[in-house]
Amino acid sequence: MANIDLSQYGIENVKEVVYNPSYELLFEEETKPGLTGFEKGVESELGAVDVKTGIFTGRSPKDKYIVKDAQSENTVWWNTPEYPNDNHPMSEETWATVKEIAKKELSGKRLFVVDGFCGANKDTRMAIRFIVEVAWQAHFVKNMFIRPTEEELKDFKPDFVIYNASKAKVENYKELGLRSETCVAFNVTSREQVIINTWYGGEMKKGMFSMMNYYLPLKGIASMHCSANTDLNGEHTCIFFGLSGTGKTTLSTDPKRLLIGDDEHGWDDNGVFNFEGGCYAKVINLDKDAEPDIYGAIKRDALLENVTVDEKTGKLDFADKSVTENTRVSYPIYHIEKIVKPISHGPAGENVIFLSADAFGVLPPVSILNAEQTKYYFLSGFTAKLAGTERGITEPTPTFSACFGQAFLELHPTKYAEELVKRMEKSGAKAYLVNTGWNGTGKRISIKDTRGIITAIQSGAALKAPTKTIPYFDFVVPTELPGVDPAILDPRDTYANPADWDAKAKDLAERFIKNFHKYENNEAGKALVAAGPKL
Ligand SMILES: Nc1ncnc2c1ncn2[C@@H]1O[C@H](COP(=O)(O)OP(=O)(O)O)[C@@H](O)[C@H]1O
Ligand SMILES: C=C(OP(=O)(O)O)C(=O)O
Ligand SMILES: [Mn+2]
Repeated sequence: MANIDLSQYGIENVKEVVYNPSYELLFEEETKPGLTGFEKGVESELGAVDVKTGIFTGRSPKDKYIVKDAQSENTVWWNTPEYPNDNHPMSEETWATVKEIAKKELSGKRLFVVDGFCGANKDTRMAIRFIVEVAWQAHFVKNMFIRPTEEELKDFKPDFVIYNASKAKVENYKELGLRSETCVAFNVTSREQVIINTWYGGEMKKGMFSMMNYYLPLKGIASMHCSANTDLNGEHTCIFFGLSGTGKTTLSTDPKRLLIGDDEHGWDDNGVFNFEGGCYAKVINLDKDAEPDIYGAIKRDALLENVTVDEKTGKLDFADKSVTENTRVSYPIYHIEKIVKPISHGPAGENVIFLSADAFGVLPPVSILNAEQTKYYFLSGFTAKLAGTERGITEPTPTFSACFGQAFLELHPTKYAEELVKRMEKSGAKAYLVNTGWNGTGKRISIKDTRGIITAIQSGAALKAPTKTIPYFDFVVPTELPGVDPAILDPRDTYANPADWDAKAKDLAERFIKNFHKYENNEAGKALVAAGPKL
């Protein structure tokens, strides 16, 4: 076992370093008597431990900062009034101060250090080191990232270091010009992340995703907020872009196919590869029969967050959203039976699906996009933010989240579109816009119908089906698909009064047009306007 000297990071008087703990040790640590508050884990009836994360049960994008220095200044896509985003600049002085807060918090403690990889491709992966003081945080990152072999640990040299000081607060935040006591800060030059005053597990995984989103496109590799799977022979890759809660994890976990990964992928000359070594599924109202694979993954070594559990009996209540709607489970990817092994990798994408949870009930459940529409709808990233994954979001809130993951983009959205389109053109991939949200019935489109649609896309049936064209958007939609209720395929049919669809469609078309103006300051952007909705 490596002897990690943390004084190299300015973390002093460390009592003990627990290095890459085993799952057995983590279980003991999380459930040991005497733990209180958010450190305490409760063993559930399914064997997985459940923890609570306090008031931070979703990400804090408003408290996300990137250090502005010579390297980042001209590369990072900064927050501006013209195009607001979550890349808030932080000065090098403030960075020094918040890093000092983290170092102080972690000094003098018994700490956990977890080394892992982000990125399944050896040439472009990042060796990452998490330094945390809470056992379940070590467990979370062990689940989520690629677990190194003993051999790989021997000469492990981190490319990126994460200091999780969730117990600390930025008390002098006003003086520092920050927004609150919470701070999630990145330094792309020193390659470090500091987390202060939030316990949400997702902050650690999405932080590294943001960094892959910075480094990879600069090397000409597509970096994507998507899940991915292949057929059982590992030959035909399908990727599913989508903002949180739109169905990436649910739909990519499919017993008829092999899972590559549920959330973050790269696409290079060799194909599509996962960044992670685990999955992070939403479990609100999780139904054993509807989602048997995700349910089955909830066993010992999986880690539940914010799920209601009876402390005496371990009984779980997946329907309870009293803590948050963003209840979660993280598990190592091998908890799912049908996965690509040993490396989470597949050939170049053939089918590219944009998942959108449309809260307005306007978008068809599936539209076949042409090449120009693909660019337009990817840059637009229209969907709804679902309750819980970001602080302050309590109901489905329509949003345009560029590339279906704006909160994680470190470069301008057009860079991600360029890299994706380059790869799609090379492999001849086709794109589809799939609405996993609402329609005129006022209810969400069923998982069963959406799964039928996905299967029809993957089998090629969607391209052979009879079609019609939907007004305002010029979406080409199939009118019948095997296993899908034909009454939902034209969204107008789901309205008691089709004129209601018309009014909502016009309103949504206007929102698209208005949103797209931010891309119209150059010729390429202007040329795409024709592919968008028209009134
Ligand atoms: N038609 C649908 N397609 C996909 N998911 C749906 C659908 N209807 C409801 N859901 C629910 O929406 C949530 C999707 O979450 P998830 O798959 O974790 O999204 P993501 O991985 O994109 O964050 C799940 O709770 C799922 O049960
Ligand atoms: C973990 C997250 O991702 P997703 O919901 O896309 O799985 C998140 O958005 O906090
Ligand atoms: Mn997911």
